[in-house]
Amino acid sequence: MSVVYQRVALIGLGLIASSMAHAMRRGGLAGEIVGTARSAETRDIARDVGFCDRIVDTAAEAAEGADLVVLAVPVGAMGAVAQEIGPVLKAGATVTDVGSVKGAVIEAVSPHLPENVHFIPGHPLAGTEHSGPRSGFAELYDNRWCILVPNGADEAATQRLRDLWQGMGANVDMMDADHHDLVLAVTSHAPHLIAYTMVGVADDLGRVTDTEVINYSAAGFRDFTRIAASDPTMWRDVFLSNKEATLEILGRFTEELFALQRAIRTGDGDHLFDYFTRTRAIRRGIIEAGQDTDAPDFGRSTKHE
Ligand SMILES: NC(=O)c1ccc[n+]([C@@H]2O[C@H](COP(=O)([O-])OP(=O)(O)OC[C@H]3O[C@@H](n4cnc5c(N)ncnc54)[C@H](O)[C@@H]3O)[C@@H](O)[C@H]2O)c1
Ligand SMILES: O=C(O)C(=O)C[C@]1(C(=O)O)C=C[C@@H](O)C=C1
Repeated sequence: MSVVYQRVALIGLGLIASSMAHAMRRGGLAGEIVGTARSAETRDIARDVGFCDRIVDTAAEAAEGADLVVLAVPVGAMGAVAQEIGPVLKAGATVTDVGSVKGAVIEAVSPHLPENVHFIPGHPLAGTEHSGPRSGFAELYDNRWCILVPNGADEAATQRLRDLWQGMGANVDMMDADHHDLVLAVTSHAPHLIAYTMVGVADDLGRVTDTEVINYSAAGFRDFTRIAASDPTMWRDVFLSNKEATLEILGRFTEELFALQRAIRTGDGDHLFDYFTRTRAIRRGIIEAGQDTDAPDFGRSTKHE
């Protein structure tokens, strides 16, 4: 793989940016990687881990002269970072972000960028419950999706960003911001809220001790606790900035939950069976599409039918 951008600036040095740096190095995709983070402590850790060629103190310093600037801070902080870097951006540079919400980020960032740069928002659909500069790894994006929201941006600039993500191992898809935010409300944002809630319920339940929750948590609940360990700042910002789509999905979720609750109360086994049959088919569709690399052998799970 050859160099896609001569100089890349990473603003925010957490899980997503550090994984990008590791993946860019693995693929030889960047001539130079310059990083910055808000706190001196994070910058020192990033220096220590060594995934950037240079660490500088401010976002403006990092962005100056960069061919690609990646905003990798919480969604609620994107506007302020854009305001800081706007005046120093090189003509023809590309600015992208990795925020989990697109509409709100575009609204917050666009007004601060000069017309002679390409703004191409993005979102890698990959992550873990860990955060910070020590949590990144080169394989994070392998075989995962990255959604770009070019919104009429220059085609050559969009293709170049696509090349970078593909070089980092990802598959790239394009969509508009509203659709992205609705899709992600279903596939990521509402599920996170449900996991946070379920873990909160277990924590509140006086009749079940903490030790019981720890000792007897079966695989499903363990997955919930992993998700519910995700960064509180990041997720506060996601819900506050994807309010409409998340509330729409949670409304539908509550209606379906009430229907299932009623089926349990009235002993309506057919309703439960039909519902679970439908949802099982969705899981199989994901596995058949090769999107779940952790999934157990699919053939084995059909044996008992
Ligand atoms: N973690 C995930 O699973 C995941 C997946 C895809 C996209 N994202 C998105 O990527 C972005 C970064 O997430 P992450 O998981 O790398 O987070 P992280 O917590 O690991 O890192 C965030 C970085 O932003 C900096 N930061 C925090 N608040 C700031 C502020 N107010 N101003 C400037 N800098 C600030 C932190 O110091 C840190 O360097 C977020 O927008 C998130 O929505 C996260
Ligand atoms: O695997 C995880 O820990 C994640 O939650 C990653 C995950 C998701 O799939 O929901 C979380 C937020 C994102 O914006 C993208 C990916």
